[in-house]
Amino acid sequence: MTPTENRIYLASRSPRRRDLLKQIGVNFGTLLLREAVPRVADMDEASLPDEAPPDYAQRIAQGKAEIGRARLAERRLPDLPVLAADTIVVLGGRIFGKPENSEHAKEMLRALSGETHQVFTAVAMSAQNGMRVSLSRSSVRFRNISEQEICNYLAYGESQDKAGAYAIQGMAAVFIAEISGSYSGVMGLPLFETAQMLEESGIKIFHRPCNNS
Ligand SMILES: Cc1cn([C@H]2C[C@H](O)[C@@H](COP(=O)(O)OP(=O)(O)OP(=O)(O)O)O2)c(=O)[nH]c1=O
Repeated sequence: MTPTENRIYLASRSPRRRDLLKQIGVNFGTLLLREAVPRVADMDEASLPDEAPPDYAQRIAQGKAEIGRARLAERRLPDLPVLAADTIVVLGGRIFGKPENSEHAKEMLRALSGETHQVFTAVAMSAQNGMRVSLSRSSVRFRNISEQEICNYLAYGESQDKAGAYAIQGMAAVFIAEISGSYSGVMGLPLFETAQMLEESGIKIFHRPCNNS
């Protein structure tokens, strides 16, 4: 099997990543990994000693892509490239992963209130010809958020399963005063970097014929 088939696998449970990949017309199948990659569970847990947050995100994304590719053989699936990603929110050197519960989500949102944080999304692709990894960096400025607003926001259930306990694509948009970087990257899959990676591997993004003769 070669990448010229223009098909890949996305190793992800995230519906956002599936939607984003669909947005750019990629032909893909979804691969659900049975076990989670070891990861930072909450904002008090550090990454590996001396590991910078962007390195951490890249390591985890590569781990997901690698595990995904190993699953292909086990499941007798075609050996197509496997794409995976990892998103982390970083404030003052602290990594905010997904909240464990609503109290944890509250703590994260309180910390993000009135501050500018970074969002790193690493995207990795494991294929026959090796591993590629790319990093998207964004800065996101939150306006001040009151305790009442945090409480109201949590009632929407949007915090669950989101790094930093918020979703830019949801109600949290009203808290975001400014973003620089990549909207799709903050949402979980940076489409510019992803498209570049796919094209470098010979996977075409634009496959509709056009008449510019
Ligand atoms: C900051 C932010 C994160 N997120 C999501 C994207 C990711 O799904 C999630 C971060 O968790 P991840 O651990 O990166 O991914 P995941 O466990 O959801 O999915 P996968 O199976 O691919 O490992 O947070 C948003 O949807 N919107 C946002 O604004």
